[in-house]
Order: sequence, then structure tokens, then C-alpha cells
Amino acid sequence: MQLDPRSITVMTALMAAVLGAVLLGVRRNCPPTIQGLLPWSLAPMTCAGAAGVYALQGWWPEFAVAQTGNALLLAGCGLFYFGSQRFFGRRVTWRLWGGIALLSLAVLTWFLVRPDYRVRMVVFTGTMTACVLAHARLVLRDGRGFAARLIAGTLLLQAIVLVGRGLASFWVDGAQSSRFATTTVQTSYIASYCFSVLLLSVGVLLMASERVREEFELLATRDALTGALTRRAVLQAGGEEFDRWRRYGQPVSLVLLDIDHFKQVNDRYGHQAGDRVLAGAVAAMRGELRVNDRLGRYGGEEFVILLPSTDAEAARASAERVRVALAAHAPEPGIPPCTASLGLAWAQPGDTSLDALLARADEALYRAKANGRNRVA
Ligand SMILES: Nc1nc2c(ncn2[C@@H]2O[C@H](COP(=O)(O)OP(=O)(O)OP(=O)(O)O)[C@@H](O)[C@H]2O)c(=O)[nH]1
Repeated sequence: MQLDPRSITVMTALMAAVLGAVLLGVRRNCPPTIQGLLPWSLAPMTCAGAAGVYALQGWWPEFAVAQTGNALLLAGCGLFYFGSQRFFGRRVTWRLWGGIALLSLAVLTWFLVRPDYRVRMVVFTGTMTACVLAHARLVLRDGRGFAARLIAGTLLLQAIVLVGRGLASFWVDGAQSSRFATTTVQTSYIASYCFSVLLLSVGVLLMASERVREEFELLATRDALTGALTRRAVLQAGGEEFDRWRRYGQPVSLVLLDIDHFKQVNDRYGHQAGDRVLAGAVAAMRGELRVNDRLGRYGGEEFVILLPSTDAEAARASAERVRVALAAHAPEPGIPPCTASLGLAWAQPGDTSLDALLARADEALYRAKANGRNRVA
């Protein structure tokens, strides 16, 4: 089967333009917290521009086709990388990008004065390969899942094809060989370029939709005011830990915590200050908990702390740490620290569900309140 490189190039231009438009559409439906979609949308469009310019060979002077096409292709490659930097929240190195743009401009000008196919090929291949490899490194480091693997794999393949084609240009009579020569090297290069744009666009699309799903999941499990887990989410996690205790004997403990005299905070400083005090209290509690511990808002000024793999003694130490931290935490100037009462419970033989622990923790909390507050019972 013989593929016509010019037709592939024209098809690539059309396909890349459509992919860019699709990504732009996706961007409109994404929450603004997801960054990088604009450069990601512009990247395939720029590649489409490059393919369109290459397709003009024969109608435009060769030098103009090569310079403009290569510059656009490099810009497309850079935009994909730049988009990923934004997406992963990396600090964007403006100086680096400015430097690369200036260098490219200088090289471009120099080629206007001294056109040399092989030097041009080395500079272009070298810059493209460096950009592609840096991008692959970033995605491998910060990304996960199928989409990240797809992107990294495509980029690595692209680097191999780039280097292969760069080397081949020294064997083939490069200066005379046509861009659309139906040689194996040229056809593979153009076909791989077409697939790269397609796979990279699909990859970033998947990565963005995965992020949207994660953000919505987070919204559904987090209490909007304090950032603690919702009651439903923390109780679900508690149920899972309880099952683990029943099946494998892994200890699990639970704390119900109620901020003392919180009504007075609202009455004295206003409901909004009360809101901030609650959010601050959650932040202070978090600082005392381990990574696997779960903190949820049970309702109002009452919280649940789930302590997986924690027996009664260790749970008491954790609860005590939280109590001390809260009593020492000054919410904001003018508002004194709030204390809290904590009721502790742990899984015991005879318990049939998490409700048993919740009931005991509630009784313990009641005792802590009755015995003078600011204590663990
Ligand atoms: N600002 C604010 N206040 C809340 C929120 N949820 C519940 N509250 C308030 O928390 C207060 C709870 O009051 P009470 O149940 O009387 O308990 P308390 O004043 O903490 O007294 P003790 O628990 O007995 O120490 C009420 O005034 C509620 O309005 C909230 O999201 N924001």
C-alpha cells in the first residue's frame, strides 16, 4: 500500500484543527481550576497550521514553507508542553519560554541569510526532541493513569521518529529530497506526526475529563464550609473500616467532637465569624491527625474523627492531642480559642455495625460535657 504524504498532511491539518476546536469546547465546560486547556487547544490548531503550510510545497517557495512550517510545528509542540505545565500546576518558566522564542527567532533570521538544509535539520530536530522529551518527563512525573501513559508513550515515540528522521537526512540527499517523497522514512515521519497530534489531543482530553471527575468527586465528599469530609463520606469510610475490623481484626476507633459553647461565639462575634472559627478548628485538628485518619463534619459544630488501625490507647492519645491543639489555637484576633469535648469509642467484640461505636462515642461525649467540657471521655 502506498500512502500519499501530501494527502496525509492535508488530512492531518483538517483533523488537528477539529481536535483543537473540540478541546476549546471542552475548556468552556471545565471548572476554571483546571488550567492548561487553552494552550492544549491551541497546540493542535498550530500543528494544523504547520501541516497546512507544508501542504503548500510547490506553490510557495521551499524556504518559506520549511521555515514557517517548522516554526509552527515547534510552537505546537511547545504549546502542548506549556499546557501540561499549567495543568499540573508547575511554575511556568516564562524566562525559559521567552529565551526559546528569542533563540528560535535568531536561528530563523540566520537561516534567511545562510540557508543550509542539514544545519536546519539538526537545529529543528534537536529543539523538537528536547521539547518532546522534557514534556514526556513532566507527564511521567506528575501524571497517572492511562491518559498520562498514552501521552508519555506518544511523546517518546515521537522523539524516536524525530531522531531517526534527523539521522536519515544525512544519508538521504536531504537538500534535494522532496518533503513529499514517497520514501519509507518520509512516509513514516508524516504518518507518525499525524498520529502524534491525534493521540496527544485524545490524551489531554482524557486527562482533563479525569480531573473534572476527581473535582466533582471531591465536591461531593467535602463539606463546603470547613473542607472536612461530609457526614455521609466519613460514615461510609467508617463502615469500610468496621468491616475490616470484623474480617481481619484490624482495630478501629472513633471520636465524636463537639466545640464547647459555640453558640456564644455566634452570639458574640456573629455567624460569619463563627463560620471562620469552624474552618480554623478543622485546620487545627488536621494538623494533629495522621494521613490515614479521616475527619468529617457530623453536623453543626460536631465532628467525627475516624482512626483506622488504632486501638483504644492510641486513639485516646490522638484525641488528647486534638483537644490540646484546639484549646491552644487562636481563631483570629479578638476571638479567644475554643475548647472542645471529645467522646471516644473503639470496636469491641459484640459490635455489629458502626452504629454501636457511634452510640458509645455519643454517650462518652455527653459525659465529657457533663464533667466540665474541654476533656476526652
Ligand atoms: N457559624 C455557624 N454556626 C453554626 C453552624 N452550625 C451550627 N452552628 C451553631 O452552633 C451552635 C450550637 O449550639 P449548641 O447546640 O447550643 O451548643 P454549644 O453552644 O456549643 O454548647 P455545648 O455544646 O453544650 O458546649 C448553634 O448556635 C448553631 O447555630 C455553622 O455552620 N456555622
